[in-house]
Amino acid sequence: MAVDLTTTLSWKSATGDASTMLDELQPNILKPHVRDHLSALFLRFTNVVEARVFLATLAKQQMKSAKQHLREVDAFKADATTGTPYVGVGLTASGYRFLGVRKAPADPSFQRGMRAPETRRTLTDPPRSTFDPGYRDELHAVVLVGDATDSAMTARRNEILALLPDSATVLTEEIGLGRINARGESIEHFGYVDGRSQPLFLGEDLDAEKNTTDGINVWNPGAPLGQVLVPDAAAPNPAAHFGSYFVFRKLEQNVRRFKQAESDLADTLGLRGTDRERAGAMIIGRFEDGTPLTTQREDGAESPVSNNFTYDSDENATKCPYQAHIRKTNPRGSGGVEELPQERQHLMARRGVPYGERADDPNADLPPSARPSGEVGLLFMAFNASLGNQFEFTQANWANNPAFPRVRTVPPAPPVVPGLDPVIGQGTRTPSDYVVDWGGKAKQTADPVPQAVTLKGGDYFFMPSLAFLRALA
Ligand code: HEM
Ligand SMILES: [Mn+2]
Repeated sequence: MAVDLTTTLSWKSATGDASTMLDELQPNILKPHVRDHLSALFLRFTNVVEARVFLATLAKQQMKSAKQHLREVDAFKADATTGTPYVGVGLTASGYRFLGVRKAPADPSFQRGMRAPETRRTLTDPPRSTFDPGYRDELHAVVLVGDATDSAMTARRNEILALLPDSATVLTEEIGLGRINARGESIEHFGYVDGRSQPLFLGEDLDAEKNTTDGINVWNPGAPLGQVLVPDAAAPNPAAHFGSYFVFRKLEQNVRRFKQAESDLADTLGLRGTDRERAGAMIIGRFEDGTPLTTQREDGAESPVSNNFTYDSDENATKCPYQAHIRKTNPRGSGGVEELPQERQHLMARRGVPYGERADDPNADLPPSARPSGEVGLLFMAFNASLGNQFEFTQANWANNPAFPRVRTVPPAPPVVPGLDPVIGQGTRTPSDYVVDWGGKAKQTADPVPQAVTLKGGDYFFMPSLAFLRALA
């Protein structure tokens, strides 16, 4: 039976093509793989035969399937048996051309690539000349190696480097390093819980969300397989062999500038005492501990933090501003432009991990001057079925678009222009409105939050099926 892409999949009872799909799919797509220690190796080949042998050997000797990953997660839950490292492989469009593969993935954004002038214009990206040196030349492939410990990750990384032929060059390597807060939840460098809200593709994960967290009756995170999987046209059997488009963006975070902006916004609004924490929450849409601002005036939500919310009871943004990062990037039905089913299709599977080390505790009460101003950030990674309708749409039509969400006003009331996403918006920033008291009426206009996230490199990849990789040599 054909893989049903229109709904979620219960992997334990999968049969036929769906079962084959899981045997031949790379891990970390349908469900996040632990990657608190990550190496991302960016490669350029010069010898077609050696490149093909290298990729096929990786698939045969170093890579596990999505199904094996899911089994390992169960074994870990049952008796703490540790799993094996994640090894993922992606190819750029120029990588496909170099390898001489016919029927390369057809997504037009993928074919153009992240470095094309048209893509740069769409995303308002900075020029490539400002990127880290390793990203200025054309890339062919990425190899991701991830695990829970540095030793396991590094050992596997070294095995893979030993397989690399001399005809291939590592143009650059990024090292991801997961961080956690006092409650053990993953955070990014500004100090906020990250990775909580995700589309869920597996029936088992949706059941767990329903039965063991705050539920799914208000916001249902379930998403159809077709939102992340695409048939691997170049594989032996595209009906059962699938892959996914992978976005990689190295986003440097100027933590000092961001923390200063939080403090300046609190001053502008006259926030005092613990209520000053609400300034940052109005930028992100959640407090540092993950508490959604639309549901609570202060932090302190349970762990795992809630995700079962929408903005339905916050139509006028008197709790969470329209421009808050999570409201811009997932309006949960309140975007005002599309119906919910269409609006939901823009969501992608985020798989990022922070990078860079620092001495200060991101959640400590310290002056901005004690914060790093560079060298730390987020290795933003996400899986998509359509780059144009997911990653690019989110960045361009939502985050960079000052008029999103579309807010209906009745004349003579002036039009509402929410402004750019204060975290990731690229483009000219204009002032935004913020409510002074949580749930109150009075709003105040504040200077734009300065841009504290800068793109330093990245590319679009396709992560093909294992069957495709094995067949390369
Ligand atoms: C350094 C850059 C970034 C930082 C610091 C950041 C931070 C965060 C935080 C703290 C959350 C809340 C945690 C959660 O709900 O899971 C979040 C959620 C999210 N972010 Fe980002 N993010 C960054 C880049 C991006 C980019 C580049 C995109 C897409 C273009 C993006 C899209 C999203 C989405 C879709 C959500 C989930 C919103 C929801 O479902 O409610 N983020 N981000
Ligand atoms: Mn704080």
